[in-house]
Amino acid sequence: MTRLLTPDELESRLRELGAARYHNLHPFHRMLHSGRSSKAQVQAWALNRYYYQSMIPLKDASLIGRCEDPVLRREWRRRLEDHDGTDTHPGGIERWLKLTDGLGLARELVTSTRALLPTTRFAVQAYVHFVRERSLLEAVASCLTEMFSPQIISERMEGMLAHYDYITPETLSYFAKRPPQARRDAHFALDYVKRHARTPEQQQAVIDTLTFKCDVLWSMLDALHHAYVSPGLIPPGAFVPEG
Ligand SMILES: O=C(O)c1cc(C(=O)O)c2c(n1)C(=O)C(=O)c1cc(C(=O)O)[nH]c1-2
Repeated sequence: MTRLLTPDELESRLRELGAARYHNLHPFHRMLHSGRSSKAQVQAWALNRYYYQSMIPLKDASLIGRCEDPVLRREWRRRLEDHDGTDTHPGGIERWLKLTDGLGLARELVTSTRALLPTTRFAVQAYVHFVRERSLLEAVASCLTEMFSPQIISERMEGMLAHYDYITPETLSYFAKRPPQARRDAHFALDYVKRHARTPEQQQAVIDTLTFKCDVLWSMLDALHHAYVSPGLIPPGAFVPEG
């Protein structure tokens, strides 16, 4: 059996895992960020990622729904506002739609989710079910990919603004707001798992959770690559670019 790690050793293991498996390493992202994607590929990415964005509040609400600690509930509640917005502030989902609008995708096509790749739907639903069904520790740990997202978001904004003339700061407004929220959320979750994973089994569960979550994100990009880059096999019913 593996020994109990110190909290800092656990953090190092998580960071090593992210360095090896986070979706910044995926060839589809490398294309997207370096200006090598066609507009059709950018559209397919934004349309599919919309589903991830739209389901995040459901997984966050399910975590709140079974959490007995009011401090954790209050912390987590902010995430719902970040994505859903308030009466006076639009949330992240609304800002994601500025991206799909800017790419010329009809709102109904995006929000109906009828043109998703099947793998996008399966991967995102696997994430939602994981958070519903696993322990609270694993549910919290499943957002730890956010430790690595500020870096990829800044690479993405810089790359997309530099390389695609149809991308503007307005269409990328989702990403401008996200890094400070991600840093706050990741910091909270990392501190939580370092304090609450107190046995080797619990620490292994946290590590396995981060692996699972990296796999969710990776498989979404694999599906995009397979359908829209190579070999270019678009599943029946999925988004077909115009022209
Ligand atoms: O653009 C990205 O690469 C990226 C990655 C991730 C992530 O690592 O899960 C999230 C987001 N963005 C994001 O925008 C977001 O709202 C978000 C919420 C969560 C989560 O697991 O609760 N991850 C992510």
